[in-house]
Amino acid sequence: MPAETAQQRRVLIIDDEEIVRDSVSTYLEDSGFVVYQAGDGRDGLSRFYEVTPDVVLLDLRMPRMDGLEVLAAIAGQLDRIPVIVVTGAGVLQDAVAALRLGAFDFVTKPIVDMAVLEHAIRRALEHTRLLEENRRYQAHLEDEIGSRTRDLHRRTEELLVANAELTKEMAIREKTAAALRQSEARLAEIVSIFEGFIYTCDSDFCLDFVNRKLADHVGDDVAGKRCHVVLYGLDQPCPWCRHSDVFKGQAARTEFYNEKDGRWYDAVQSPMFGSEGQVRNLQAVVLDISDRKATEDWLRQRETQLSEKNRRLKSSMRTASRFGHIIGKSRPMQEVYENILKAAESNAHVIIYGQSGTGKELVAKTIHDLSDRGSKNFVTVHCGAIPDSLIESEFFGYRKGAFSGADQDKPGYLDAADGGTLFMDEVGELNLSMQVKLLRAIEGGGYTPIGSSIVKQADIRIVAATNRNLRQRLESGHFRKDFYYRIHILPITLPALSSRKEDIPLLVNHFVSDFPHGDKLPVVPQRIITAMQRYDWPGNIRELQNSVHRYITLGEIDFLDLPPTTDEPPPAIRPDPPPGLPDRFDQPLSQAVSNFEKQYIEHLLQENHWHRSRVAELLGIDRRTLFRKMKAYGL
Ligand SMILES: Nc1ncnc2c1ncn2[C@@H]1O[C@H](COP(=O)(O)OP(=O)(O)OP(=O)(O)O)[C@@H](O)[C@H]1O
Repeated sequence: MPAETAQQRRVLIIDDEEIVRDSVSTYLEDSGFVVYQAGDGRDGLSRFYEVTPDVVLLDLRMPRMDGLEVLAAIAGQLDRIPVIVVTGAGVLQDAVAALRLGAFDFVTKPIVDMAVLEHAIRRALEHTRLLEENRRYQAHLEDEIGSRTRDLHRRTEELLVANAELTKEMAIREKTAAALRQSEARLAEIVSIFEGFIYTCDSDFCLDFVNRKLADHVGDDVAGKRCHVVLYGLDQPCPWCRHSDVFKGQAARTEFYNEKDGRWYDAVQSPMFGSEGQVRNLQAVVLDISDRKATEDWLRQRETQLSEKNRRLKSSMRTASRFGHIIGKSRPMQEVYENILKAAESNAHVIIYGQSGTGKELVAKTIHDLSDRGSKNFVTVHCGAIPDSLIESEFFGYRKGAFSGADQDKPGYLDAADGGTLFMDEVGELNLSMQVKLLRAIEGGGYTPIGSSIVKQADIRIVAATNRNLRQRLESGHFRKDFYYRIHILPITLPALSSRKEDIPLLVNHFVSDFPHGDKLPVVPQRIITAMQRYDWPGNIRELQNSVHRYITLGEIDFLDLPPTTDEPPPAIRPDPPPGLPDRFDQPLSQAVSNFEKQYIEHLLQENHWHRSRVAELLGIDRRTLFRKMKAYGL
């Protein structure tokens, strides 16, 4: 294989004439070519694939495989490896056939002028170079076009996406703008048909907008004029105007009377903010509320009239000598009646002070009956009679299973008194922990039945009563200050019977006529009444009531100091204790024991001027037990 350099061109000569091959080879090698040879078509073909020449000189007439066959075999390579057919001058049609098959050129044998051949070779090489260059350029061009086309596609894609986004956004904007236009139109319509006045003004009170209604009122030409001048005929800003608050960013509402037209208005002034959050303008919406005001005035007057009427009605229960079931015409009782009326009209808690038997419960019930709560429950609690261990369950109730024996839910006093009145007799006896819980309940914090986790609420009015000095209980720490001040809102003090003895005849008559068939009984003699008026009645009206009942049933009274009389037989006076045995032996033992117990307790109470602590001590029982028994026996 000949040695070659990178710049050297390679020529393959396929020719069966050795002499031609050698002479051409010699010439071409001298001209700088590298030459390869093959003696027939078949060898030539294999050399072709072996050396991949730059140009082929191909004889057409050769043994084994002629030049046309070789051309046909390498037809696919002819655009890169040009073939110059070397043929005899007599077979030019072969040369034409070879050119048709893709040969680049032909030279005729014998080759007379090697320079012609070299020229043909160099032309072929130049042609191939140009072709190659062209191919490369084309490839580069295609690459370029491809990349630009891809670029273009990408940008087109991007544009399409951007376009779609834009279209979407435009559609949204269009929709928003349409909605805005619609709501603006609606707002404008509302503003135009709004019955009140709407205007806006700047920080110098200069108007820049008024609605139709206001324009009809003050004229169209108001822009730049001061609102207080145009609207209200004032030189100075209106006294009710909250202009400075509004320009600090706060809305304000005011009702005012306009002297100019003699009407009442309700004005809502609010700030209108600029794009940077600063208050730009004041907007005022002003409604004529004169009709509403007139109605309110009418209602207020009517309420006053009604409450006056109500008061008169309630007072009509009151005669010179009684107030409902309460008997008495004395001065102190007149004051009590006034206080009862006041308490009935209010919803505040009440505390009634008075000695035992002065009628505290009766007064409490009267207040309840006359109050708005009259149709609801009046629940009486004798605070002194409830053992501490039961007090919470009694007040708040309990759930089934809360403790042994709680076999069903039980409501407490608060449940029963919801909407009505809770009368707390002997409130001074209430323990401190219960005071706290009750205070919470009446202040809206609710209460929880034992065994439950649900906090309940009850709307309760407390009317408390006591015959003890609550201030002393406060100082000794037995009564909580907060609870005291909560219930000590409307205090009522009931006079002792000894301080209103002029009421005794009325009371006696009342108790007689209240007795079964009392209207058929003879009038109580004056001397007994006089005697009764001399007595001090430490047990107060309860004691008087019991004495009258005993007088009616037994024909005797049981207090000392009865003056002698001539015109009437004196009633049997029985200062002695009751006999040890009853005068009847026809009743069951339990009844007889009860009767005895009642008489025994009553006697001790009378003897000790109804001092219950002392009586409890004498009986060897605690105060609570005594209270319970007195209640049970109606003492
Ligand atoms: N002014 C009165 N008119 C008619 N009855 C009265 C009057 N005051 C009291 N009573 C009667 O006297 C009895 C005792 O009254 P009440 O129970 O209201 O007294 P109290 O002050 O609550 O007694 P205590 O402090 O012992 O509970 C009741 O039967 C009551 O009806």
